[in-house]
Amino acid sequence: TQSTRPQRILGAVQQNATRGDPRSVVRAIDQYCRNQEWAMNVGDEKGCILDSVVSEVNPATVLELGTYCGYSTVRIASLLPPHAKLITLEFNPEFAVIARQVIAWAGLEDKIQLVEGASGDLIPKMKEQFGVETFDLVFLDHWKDRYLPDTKLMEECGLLRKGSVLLADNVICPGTPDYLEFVRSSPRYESQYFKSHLEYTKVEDGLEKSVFLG
Ligand SMILES: O=C(NCc1cccc(CNc2ccc3[nH]ncc3c2)c1)c1cc(-c2ccc(F)cc2)cc(O)c1O
Ligand SMILES: [Mg+2]
Repeated sequence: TQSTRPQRILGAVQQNATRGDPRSVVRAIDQYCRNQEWAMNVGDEKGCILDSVVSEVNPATVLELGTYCGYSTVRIASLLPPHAKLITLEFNPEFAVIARQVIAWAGLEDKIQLVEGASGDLIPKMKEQFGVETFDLVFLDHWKDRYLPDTKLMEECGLLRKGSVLLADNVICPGTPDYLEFVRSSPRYESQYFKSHLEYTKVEDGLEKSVFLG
């Protein structure tokens, strides 16, 4: 029977990465997706920008919206201080099955909690069900039309504090025009665009970093 792209990505990790070495997992996925078949990981170029923001924020609590195969999950978690926690939400069960195995291969199960479901349903449950106060960093990489409603929902649920950082992938390609307009025009956010390229291509894309001002 035919394998799926996420299954082939997992295979590349198991063949080329060292168990317990998160950076080798990241490298194996990038090499596979650059040389064999494209996939919607944030990738190596935007990944370096992600790394610099994670290192600057040095977050104790991270929320990732959109796990896919766990590439950015592993990339972020590999930079977190001890005892820091990352919660990642994935709607697609097939992606979740693969991501759990990629996270395990990286040896990062203790830092990462993968929750299956839709952001709109899970965000209101964050405090009671997952014992979260506020998030220091949110990485948005799920359905692009959910970035804005979920940001408003996080505000309403009191999950953002003065200084919380939102980092959004794909603000140019595929694009998140309503989200971009909102965070760039709202007095409650200080936004900055990091110009880059769509993963593994020469097409323009970028990350938008937005600090919640409270
Ligand atoms: O669309 C994208 N990613 C999101 C996505 C996509 C599919 C499925 C899911 C299912 N996961 C999911 C859904 C809803 C959810 N709610 N809460 C959690 C949660 C999780 C998520 C994307 C596309 C391109 C792209 C494609 C083609 C092209 F030509 C150029 C660019 C590049 C990217 O970097 C991208 O990130
Ligand atoms: Mg993306």
